[in-house]
Order: sequence, then C-alpha cells, then structure tokens
Amino acid sequence: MKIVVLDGDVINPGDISWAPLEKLGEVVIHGHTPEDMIAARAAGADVLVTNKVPLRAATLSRLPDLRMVAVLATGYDIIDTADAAARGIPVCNVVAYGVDDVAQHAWALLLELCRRTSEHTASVRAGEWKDTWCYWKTTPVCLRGRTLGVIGFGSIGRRVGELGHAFGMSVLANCRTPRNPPSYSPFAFASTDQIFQQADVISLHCPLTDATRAIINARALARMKPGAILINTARGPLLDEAAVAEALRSGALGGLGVDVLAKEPPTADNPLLHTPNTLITPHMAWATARSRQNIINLTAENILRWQQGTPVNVVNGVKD
Ligand SMILES: NC(=O)C1=CN([C@@H]2O[C@H](COP(=O)(O)OP(=O)(O)OC[C@H]3O[C@@H](n4cnc5c(N)ncnc54)[C@H](O)[C@@H]3O)[C@@H](O)[C@H]2O)C=CC1
Ligand SMILES: O=C(O)C(=O)COP(=O)(O)O
Repeated sequence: MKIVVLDGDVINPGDISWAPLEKLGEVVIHGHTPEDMIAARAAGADVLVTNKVPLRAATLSRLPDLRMVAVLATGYDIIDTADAAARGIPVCNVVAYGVDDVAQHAWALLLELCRRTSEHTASVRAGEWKDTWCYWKTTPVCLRGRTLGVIGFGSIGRRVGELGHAFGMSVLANCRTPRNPPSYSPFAFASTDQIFQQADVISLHCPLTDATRAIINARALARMKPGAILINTARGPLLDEAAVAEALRSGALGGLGVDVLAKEPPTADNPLLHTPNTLITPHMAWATARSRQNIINLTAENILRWQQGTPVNVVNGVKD
C-alpha cells in the first residue's frame, strides 16, 4: 500500500509525528505539491493525503492508480467529491479533531473586537497613558444580554454557542437539520434571515458548499443590525469580501474577525486588508500541536478502516 502525502509541511513542521501513518504502508511525504506536479507524485499511490492541495476533476482524471483520498482537515471543499465518487474513490475527512481550538479562536477574535486589548496595549506603550487614570480609544462592549447567531451548528458551532451562553448571551442557531437543541436557555433554532435581523454577533461554522458560498453578501449585510459583529473561522468564500469591506467602511458592520480569507494567502488587493475594525489571523485557529497530531492520528484511522473494508468519515458516499 503506497500512501503519498501531498502537503505535509504546514500540519507537521517537525514538532509532531507521522508514525501512525507510517505504520500503514510505504509513506512518501512531500512538503508541498504544486498542482502541475500532482500527477507525477501520485503515480503508483493507492492513497493520496492532502491538506490544502486541491484535487479537482481535471486532476483526478489524471490519477488512474488512485483508490482513496484522505483529507487532513475537516473542510473538504478543495476536493471535487462528486467526481471522485463517480470514479469510485472514497474521500474521507477528519471530524472533531480540534473543536475547542477553533471555538476558542472564534471567541478570541470576538473578545478582542469587544475589548481591543492589543490596541490599548500599543497605545500605552506609545506613551498615550498620561494625565488621567483611565481612558479608552474604543468604548468596551459587554456581551451579556446580547444575541449570538451561529450559522452551522455542528461540532464547532455548538461549542461556540455554549461559550456564548456562558457569557450571558441568547443563542440563535441555523443548520440544515435542526435537532438536539442544547439544554441551556435562551436558545432557539432560527432561519439565516432571523439571525441576520436579530443577532448582535454572527459566527460562521458551516462548511463551504454551493449553498453557503457568499452567504454573507450585500443583501444579508443590509438586513443585519447596525454595528453587528461578524466572525468567520470556517471558510473565506462564505463572505462576499467586497460587500463586507463596504459594510465595515460605512460602519454598518461594527467589526469583523476572520481566520480565513477567500484566497489564502491573500493578494495585496484583498479588500479586507485595509478595512477598519477588522482582525485577520492566518488560518491558524486549528493549529495547536495537539490538534495537528489528532489530525494525523485520525487520518491514519480513516485509512486503516478503509483498508479493512469498513470505511468511516466518507464524505462522498463511496463505501468500499
Ligand atoms: N479555521 C480553522 O482552522 C478551521 C475551520 N474549520 C471549518 O469549520 C467548519 C465547521 O467545522 P465542524 O463544526 O467541525 O463541522 P461539522 O460538520 O460538525 O458542522 C457543520 C455544520 O454546518 C451545517 N451546515 C451544512 N450546510 C449548511 C447550510 N447550507 N446552512 C447552514 N448550516 C449548514 C451542518 O448541518 C453542521 O451542523 C468546517 O467545514 C471547516 O470549513 C474547521 C476546522 C478548523
Ligand atoms: O480542518 C479544517 O477544515 C481547517 O480549516 C483547518 O485545518 P486545515 O488547515 O484544513 O488542516
């Protein structure tokens, strides 16, 4: 069994172990693979392991040896899963490897937008704390009593909701199939429209699909409460970035905290690089050593279960 990792550098810069994968067969690990080198590197591989190297239909058509794809992530929008299914190739993702990491990161962005600790530290360091015992550059925001809208109420969205409840917020949640409401209150399942209209804070935790692409567009922004805060730790293309930038510039949107952008790394003309009240982190919500090791462990488990004929976490319905 030959297993080829197309892009191992980000997930494992050397501080965690590939051993669980290496137990499964001959493993070749590439740091990164440009799209035009995928076919050559995949030659003879039964399993391709990818973190962010895309496997689109045109690429899959050039990989006759391929029998299984293992994604080193939860989000699998980089794979043409329908085309893989048509070729009988199962695609497996990693579920719930770092729920607390991503939820905590969403909250780090939100709390920073409400409290601006870095901005005030910079101000103090710049010598601006003088003549008075207290000052602020932006009025602090308290979240108790406000409404948190969570779009995508799976593993991460649910944890973000729990944290919202702990901060005294009412929680509204939107997902495809509303079920198993949490036990805390106030909580309600809601449509995206209700969330746009009622939430003071909106946090995105749905996958990127045709249904969710640009879910935050000019129309959605126009329905939001003036000064609402938007958090996106899911996928960049969930936002129409130009429309969000305009809403930030006009003040209609009070703050934006994102860990993901439509294009990563961003090009210099990304409109969110220059908007006010904006925090951007470089797709690192997931990246604790524990979570990265969890991904490798769970990917090895996905490959093992597929080898044994009892695949799990198959996202494109191919069961053998
Ligand atoms: N920034 C980062 O480092 C990370 C980002 N992610 C992103 O977060 C996303 C969520 O991760 P998990 O909570 O683990 O996934 P999950 O699969 O547990 O939850 C996703 C939820 O979204 C819902 N959903 C699907 N389509 C929807 C739609 N059209 N409208 C509303 N809700 C919809 C599903 O019903 C489910 O409740 C992933 O898809 C991934 O893109 C995940 C891990 C790390
Ligand atoms: O799991 C995901 O979907 C993430 O976004 C973060 O992890 P990744 O960079 O994709 O390995």
